[in-house]
Amino acid sequence: MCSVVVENLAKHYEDLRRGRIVALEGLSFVARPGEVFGLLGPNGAGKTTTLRILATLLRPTSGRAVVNGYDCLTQPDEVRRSIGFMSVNTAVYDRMTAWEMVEYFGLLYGLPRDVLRARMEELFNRLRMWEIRDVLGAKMSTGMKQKVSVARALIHDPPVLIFDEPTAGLDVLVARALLKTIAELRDQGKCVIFSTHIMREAEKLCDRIAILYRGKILAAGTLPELREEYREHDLEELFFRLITQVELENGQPTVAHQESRREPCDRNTVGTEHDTHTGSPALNRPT
Ligand SMILES: Nc1ncnc2c1ncn2[C@@H]1O[C@H](COP(=O)(O)OP(=O)(O)OP(=O)(O)O)[C@@H](O)[C@H]1O
Repeated sequence: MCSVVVENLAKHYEDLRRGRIVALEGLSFVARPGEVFGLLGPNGAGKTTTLRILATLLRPTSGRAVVNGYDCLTQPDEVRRSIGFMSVNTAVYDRMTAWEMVEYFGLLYGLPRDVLRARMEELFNRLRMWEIRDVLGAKMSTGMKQKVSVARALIHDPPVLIFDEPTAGLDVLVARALLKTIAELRDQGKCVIFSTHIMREAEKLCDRIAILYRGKILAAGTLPELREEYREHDLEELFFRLITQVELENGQPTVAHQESRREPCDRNTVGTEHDTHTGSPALNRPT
């Protein structure tokens, strides 16, 4: 049984300045219960677009996405009840405490009071949130906010969890704790879709990885399968080889070329921003 089925998904944006942007082109994959499915790609690859379509926040231009048996276009309410979505932009309200925020979302999902109370206590225990129970959003550190966002995504105990670069901006300790929580959720049978541009995260956490670049999946499989297929042990080398090949085919300056003009970069990231989690600079955004 598959928790998430993506078939031939395409998404075009009409951008006033840049014209038509093809963000996704013929994307297909499936993800099952009890696995972390990783979307690994640099900035602009189409990760957020994919996850926002799965979360019913965006309509695809064509193709189909099914979550927990529900079609994202025609059954959006059922899809929303089936997922927990968390990204670095998930809002934490300044004037609510941690407890109030999680409770608020539980009520929005229609949980009865007694069920909600039990669920909140379980989550506050699991995520070690009791010490921030009465802290206002405005007074929270990034790590505290992240915990609230995770609790908010889990409050209705959904079978599918979608994490869009959840460790962005977190220090290494908070990021590790979050990855551990995600692994535990997977072990409990949740289907987790996880996007990242950090190689080490993908290697450590993901049961299967899809390498996404310019809206297309260049390769997908378990890490051992990818290593075997491309005869390359190092995920970063494998990643660069795939991307360089696409750029050569498109007649564009290769990523490797751009890289050679930069400072040596950390071997664990591909992206634009300075990554606070690994402290590593990364590559230029593809244009
Ligand atoms: N609302 C929008 N209007 C126009 N173009 C967009 C819009 N949202 C995304 N894009 C473009 O679509 C492409 C894919 O973007 P997307 O945000 O999905 O990638 P990503 O892999 O999540 O990257 P990042 O790591 O930077 O978030 C990029 O070229 C981006 O500029």
